[in-house]
Amino acid sequence: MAQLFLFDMQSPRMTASTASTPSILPENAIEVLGLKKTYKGNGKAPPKVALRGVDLTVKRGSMFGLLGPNGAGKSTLINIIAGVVNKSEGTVKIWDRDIDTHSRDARSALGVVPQEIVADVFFTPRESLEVQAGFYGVPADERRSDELLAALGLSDKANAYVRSLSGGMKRRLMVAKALVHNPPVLILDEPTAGVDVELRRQLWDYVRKINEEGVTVILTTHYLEEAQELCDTIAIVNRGEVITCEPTEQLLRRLDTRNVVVTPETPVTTLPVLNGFSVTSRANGAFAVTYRTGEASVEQVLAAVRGAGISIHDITTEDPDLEDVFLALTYGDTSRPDPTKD
Ligand SMILES: Nc1ncnc2c1ncn2[C@@H]1O[C@H](COP(=O)(O)OP(=O)(O)OP(=O)(O)O)[C@@H](O)[C@H]1O
Repeated sequence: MAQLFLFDMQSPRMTASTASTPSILPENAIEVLGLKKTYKGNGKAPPKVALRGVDLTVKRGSMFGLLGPNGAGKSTLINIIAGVVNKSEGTVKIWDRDIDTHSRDARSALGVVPQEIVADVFFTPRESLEVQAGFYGVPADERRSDELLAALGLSDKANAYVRSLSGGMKRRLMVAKALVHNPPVLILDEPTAGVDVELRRQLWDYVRKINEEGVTVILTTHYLEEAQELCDTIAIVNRGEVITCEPTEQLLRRLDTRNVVVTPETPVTTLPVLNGFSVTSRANGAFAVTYRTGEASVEQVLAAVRGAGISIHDITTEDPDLEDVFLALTYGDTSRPDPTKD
């Protein structure tokens, strides 16, 4: 039977258990409602709106991907959930505990692997885990530092100087640290930045394993492929809003977008306005037209380009990246505020 996690009301810590009373487990691991955040300005910098009213539900047991381009608001959202950034408005519940009224319990339900690598240079990896476990009040006989080190491929570095670890090892140590108190919810903020392919695979194998054991996992990434491969549900954040949140398969069916990259006879200096298509500039006066394969064809794109008075020298087609997907999903929504104008 999969290992489930129960909230121990005597102590804020999670206790792993083969629960026979699943009814006490919350339906949702995270519930965010009407979340807004404006960073205060200072001196010359004006206030910055980072979240514009986010509603988000992460089901218990999910492997949840939070995607968005740079500056979309992912880290702000994660940092508010983690209790390291104050929200401006809205409510957040972790494992049914409101972060305002039950902050300690809420935080104990959560393990967070931050984006930046933070290494405790004064401790060995084992000491680092022990200190963290102490911080969460995990009794000595319930600590599992060695188990975590082994699970993350760090056993032979248990007593090494942390500064002798590679970037990938430090990141895995941070995953271990986030798990010392056995939280039922784990957030990984950009976990594969700077991690090589092999280590990335190991990390994902482990994350998949703990997810199968019952831990709800939320990961933020820029990479659609990564989220696609790992996550059962994907939310896309853009300009401080969740523009979609749905099962991965359903989302991918909707992301039927392609790019046609057009090299004109005469390089363009102003992007053409093509009815029904989003257009982005490329080097040397070329441009890319993003279209939905279910709604248009390459021929129709080219006809629109010619209709705008442009003679075509060459074309190539390509799969879109996430930016293009956002453009396609948000295309034509002129009500959406431009974050650069804040
Ligand atoms: N401490 C801060 N003070 C002022 N503005 C901030 C602060 N932190 C973030 N921002 C701004 O808030 C917006 C959202 O940033 P955030 O870091 O949450 O986005 P992100 O999606 O995590 O981006 P990335 O993928 O680059 O980490 C951005 O415009 C950013 O410049």
